[in-house]
Amino acid sequence: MSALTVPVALGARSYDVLIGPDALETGAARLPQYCPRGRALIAADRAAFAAHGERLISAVRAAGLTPLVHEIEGGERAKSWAGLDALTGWMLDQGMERGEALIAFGGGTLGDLAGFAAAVMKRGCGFIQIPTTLLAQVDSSVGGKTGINTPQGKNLIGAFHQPALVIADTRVLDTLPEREIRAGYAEIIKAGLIADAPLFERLEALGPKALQGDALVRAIADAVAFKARIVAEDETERGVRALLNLGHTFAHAFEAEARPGALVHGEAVAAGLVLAFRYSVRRGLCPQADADRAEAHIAAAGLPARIADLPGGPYEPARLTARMGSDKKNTGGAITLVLARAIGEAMIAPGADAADLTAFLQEETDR
Ligand SMILES: NC(=O)c1ccc[n+]([C@@H]2O[C@H](COP(=O)([O-])OP(=O)(O)OC[C@H]3O[C@@H](n4cnc5c(N)ncnc54)[C@H](O)[C@@H]3O)[C@@H](O)[C@H]2O)c1
Ligand SMILES: O=C(O)C(=O)C[C@@H](O)[C@H](O)[C@H](O)COP(=O)(O)O
Ligand SMILES: [Zn+2]
Repeated sequence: MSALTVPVALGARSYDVLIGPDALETGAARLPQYCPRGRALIAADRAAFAAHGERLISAVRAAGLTPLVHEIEGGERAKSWAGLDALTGWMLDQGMERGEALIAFGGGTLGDLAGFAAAVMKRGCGFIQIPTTLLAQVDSSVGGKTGINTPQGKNLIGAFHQPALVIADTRVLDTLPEREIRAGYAEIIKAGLIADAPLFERLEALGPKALQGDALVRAIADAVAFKARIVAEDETERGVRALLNLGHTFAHAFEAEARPGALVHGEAVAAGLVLAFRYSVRRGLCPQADADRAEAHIAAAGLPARIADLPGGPYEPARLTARMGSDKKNTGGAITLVLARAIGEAMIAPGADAADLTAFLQEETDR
C-alpha cells in the first residue's frame, strides 16, 4: 500500500499526515521546503535512531539535505526543563533560524519535548513530526499539543504549536517493544470509546494482534482522521477537544504519582478509561454493561484495567484526587472529568465532588 494522506484542516496552518510503510521516503522528499538552509535539524529518540537512523539519514540525504542530529533518551524524563534546556541549547548552538524547522524523530515524549522547543525557539520556529511509536502515530504527533512534565504534574507547562508535516512510517514500528504497541493501542481504544462505537466493536472483534500490514495503516489513518476532525473544530481545547482527554484525568494522576520510569502513558490511559466508565456508572450516566465491555476489551488486550494491575504503585486515593485538582480542564477550583453516557458517547462533566472521587478510588483500589 502506498502512503495514505490525512489532512488536518487548520486554515493557513493546515498540514498533511502521511501514513504507510514507505512514508519516510515519500515524506522526506517534502522536507526541503521547511529547511531553507539545506540542513535538517533532527531531535532523535536514541532507540528509534539506533534502529532506523540509517534509513532516516539516507532519506534526508536523498532529499538533498545535510542531517544534523541531537540524540535524546526517550521516556517521560526527557520531557523536563533539563531536557528542554539541552535541546534548545543544541538548537541555538547550530545557529538555528526561525525559518528553519526542527524535525522530531521519536515517540510521544520526544515529540512533545521537541514541539515545545520549536514553539519557544526564537518565539516559534518550524516543526515536523516523524513519530516512531504507535502511540505517537495515532495520537501525539497530530494536533499541536506540546509540553513538558514538572514535579507538579504531567504536561502542565506547554504550548499549542502545530507541525507543518507529519510522517508516520509504519515500518519503524517493527522494532517497537510489545509493551509500547499495547500502550499505543490504548489510545486507539480511546477513540472508539469517545465517539465511534462501530470502531470499538471492530477492535473487540479483532484485537491488537490484527493490526498488521494494510490493516495497521488503515487503523492509524482512522485514528488520525478522528483526531483531525476534533482538532479542526477546536484547536486549543475550549470545548469539544477536551473529549480527547477521556481517561486522562485519572491517567495523569497515576503518572504523576508513579515510581519514576515504571508506568507508561498508554497503560495509565487504559486504567483511566475503565475508571471513567465506572465513575460514569456510579453517577447514573452510563449502563453498567458498557463499562463492563470497555473493561473486558482493555483487559483482553493485555492492558491494565484495574488500579491493582497498574505498574509503579501503590497509589494513594487522596493523593490521586489532589493530583486531579491541578488538571488543565478544571474550572472554578473544581475537577472537570470526561465521562461517558455509553460506548462512543463521551461527555464533558465539570464540578466533580473531590470527596466522592476519593471514595470511588478507594473502592477501585480494593476491588
Ligand atoms: N501531544 C499529544 O497530543 C499527546 C498525545 C498522547 C500522548 N502524549 C504524550 O506522549 C508520551 C508517550 O509517548 P510514547 O508512548 O510514544 O512513549 P515514548 O516516547 O517514551 O516511547 C516509548 C519507548 O519506545 C522507544 N522507541 C521509540 N520509537 C521506537 C522504535 N521505533 N523502536 C524501538 N523503540 C522505540 C523510546 O525510546 C521509549 O523507550 C507521554 O508523555 C504522553 O503524555 C502526547
Ligand atoms: O490531543 C489531545 O487533546 C489529547 O488530549 C490527547 C491525549 O491522548 C494526550 O495524552 C494529551 O497530551 C493530553 O493532553 P493534556 O492537555 O491533558 O495534557
Ligand atoms: Zn494520551
